[in-house]
Amino acid sequence: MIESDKKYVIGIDFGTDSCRALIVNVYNGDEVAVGVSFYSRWKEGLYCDVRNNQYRQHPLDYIESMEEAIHAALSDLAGEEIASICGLCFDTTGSTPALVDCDGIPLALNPAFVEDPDAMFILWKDHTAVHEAKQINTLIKERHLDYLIYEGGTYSSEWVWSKVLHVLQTNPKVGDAAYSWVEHCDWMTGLVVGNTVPEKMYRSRCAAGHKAMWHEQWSLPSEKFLSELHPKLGAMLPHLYTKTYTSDTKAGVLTAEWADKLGLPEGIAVAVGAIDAHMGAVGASITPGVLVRIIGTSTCDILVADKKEIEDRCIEGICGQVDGSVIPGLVGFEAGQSAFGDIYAWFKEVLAWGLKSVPDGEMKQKILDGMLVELTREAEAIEPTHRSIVALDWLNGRRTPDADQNVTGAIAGLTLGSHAPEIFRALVEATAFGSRCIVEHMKEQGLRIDSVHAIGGISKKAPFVMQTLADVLNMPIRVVRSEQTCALGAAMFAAVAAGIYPDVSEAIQYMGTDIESEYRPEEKRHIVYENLYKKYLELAKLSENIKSIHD
Ligand SMILES: Nc1ncnc2c1ncn2[C@@H]1O[C@H](COP(=O)(O)OP(=O)(O)O)[C@@H](O)[C@H]1O
Ligand SMILES: O=C(CO)[C@@H](O)[C@@H](O)COP(=O)(O)O
Repeated sequence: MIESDKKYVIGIDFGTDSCRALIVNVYNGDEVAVGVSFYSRWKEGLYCDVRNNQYRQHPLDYIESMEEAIHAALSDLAGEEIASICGLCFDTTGSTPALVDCDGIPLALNPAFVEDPDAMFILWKDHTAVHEAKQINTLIKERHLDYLIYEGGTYSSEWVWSKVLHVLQTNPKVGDAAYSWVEHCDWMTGLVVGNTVPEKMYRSRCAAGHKAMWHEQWSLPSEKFLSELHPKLGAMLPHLYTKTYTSDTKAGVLTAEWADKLGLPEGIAVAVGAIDAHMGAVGASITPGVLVRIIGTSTCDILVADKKEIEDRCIEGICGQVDGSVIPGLVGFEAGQSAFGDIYAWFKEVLAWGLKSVPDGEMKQKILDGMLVELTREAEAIEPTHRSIVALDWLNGRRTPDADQNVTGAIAGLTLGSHAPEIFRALVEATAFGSRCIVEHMKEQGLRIDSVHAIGGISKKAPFVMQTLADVLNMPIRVVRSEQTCALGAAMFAAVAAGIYPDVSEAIQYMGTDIESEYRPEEKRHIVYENLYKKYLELAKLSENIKSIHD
C-alpha cells in the first residue's frame, strides 16, 4: 500500500487501573500519540472489598477516563491530523459485566443505585461469585449439557453468568431493576454509536464465546437452564442476543454527541470491541504457533490455530476456544494466571504493613515506590538451588489448568534464616512455574507452541521476572516493542472497520510492531528449576488437599 495521505485510527484500551487511548497511522503503524487516564473512584478503592474479593468499577470512571485519555492523546495532534482519524475500536478487561435497564444503561447511572456496587461493572478479578460458579457447574453436570465443552470444562466465578446470578441471589433490589446485562467492551461501543438497546446492540464474539458459553451450535444457554438457576436469569434471555460479531465488523459510526464530547470527527467507523488480551495478541502480530502472553497484574495466554488443525477437538482445562475470538477465521484459545504481578504487589503490601503507623511523607513514599526494585536487586543476586524456598502462585485462585478460584497460595521451605528477597525470588519463580504448567498443559492437549511473545507491563519493567520465566520455560521469550499493544490491536480492527484493510491480517502486515528484546534461557539455571518445578507440583497437590479439608 502506498501512503497517499495521512490517515489515523484510535484504539482505546480499558485496563484494570486505567484507560489508554492510542492514535496510530494506518499506513505504517506509527504510534503518533497516547493518552492515559487512571479511574478516579477505583484509585480511591471505592466500591471494593479486598478481603471478600469484591472489585467493582463505576461506569462514570470509564466515561471520565475515556474522555480524559482521548483528549490527552489529541492534544499532541494538529487540527488536520484529528480530522484524518477515520476509525475507533475498544478493548476492555473481561468478563467485566454490568446489569442494565431496558435502554442498556448500567444501573449505577440511575440515581437510585449510584452508590450500589452491585449496580456497577463487576471487574474480571472479582471472585464474589464462587458459590454461583459451583451452582452453574453442578447443574451442567447433572443435566449432561454441552455448554462447557468449548470453555475448557469448568465455568469460572470470573465470568458473567456467575456474577449476574450472584447479584440476583444476594441483592433483590438491584436484581428486580435489571432488564439485561452487558460486557464492558460492548457497552463502550454501544454508547458511542448510540445503540445500547440490549436486544439490538452488537455483542462481541470474543466476550460471548469465552465468558458467556455462547456457541453457534446453541447460541446462549437455554431459558430452561438459566431459569433453573434463577427465574430472573431465564427472564433475561430474550433481552440478550443470539448473534455475535467478530471485531472486523463495523458496529456503527460515532454519534454527533460523542464526537463532540471526545473531540473526534463525527461519523467515523466504530468496530465491535473485544477483551484486552485478545486484542493485545493481534497487536503482537499473533499467528498459529506463537503463544502471546499478556503479563501484568494477571496473565492471559493467547493462541490461535487453523480450524483444520483443530477439527472437532475440545481443549480441556483452558478458558475457552472460540472461532474468531482473536483473528476472524481462526480459532482463538485463552488461558492464564489469575494473579501474576498482583502477587508481587501483595508481598510489597505485606512488608509495608510495618509502615502503617508512619505518617505519609516523602521518605515513606520513596520506600514504597522503591520496594519492588530493591527486592529485585537483592533477589537477582541469589542463585537458586534445590534447597530454595518454593512457593505456589494461586493467591487469587487458579485460572489454568482447570479453573478453580477456591485454591490458595502457599510457601514452603522457610527457615529462621529466610529473608525478604529470598521469599520474593520464590514468588517470582512461583509465577514462572504457574506459567510452565499452562504451557505444558496446552502442549499436552495438542496445541502447537513454537515460540513465546510477551506483552504487558511486566514484560517491559521487570527483566528479572522475564529472565526467570525464560529459564523456567526453557524457551526464548520475545518482548514486543509497542508500549500499548492492546490498544494497537484495537487500532488495527478500527482500520478494518474503516475500510482501509479488507481484514485484520492485512492490517497486521502494515501496522504491526516488532520485537524489542529477547530473553534466552540459561541452561544451568534451567536444570535447577527442573528440580524445583517438581517441588512446586508437590506443593500444588498439598494445597489442593488442604482445600478439600476446608470445603
Ligand atoms: N519492578 C517490578 N518488578 C516486578 N513487578 C512489578 C514491578 N513494578 C510493577 N510490577 C507489577 O506490575 C503489575 C502491573 O502490571 P501492568 O501490566 O502495568 O498492569 P495491568 O495488568 O493492570 O495492565 C503490578 O501487579 C505490579 O506488582
Ligand atoms: O481476565 C482477562 C481476560 O480473560 C483480562 O481481561 C484480565 O486478565 C485483565 O488484566 P489486566 O489487568 O488488564 O492485565
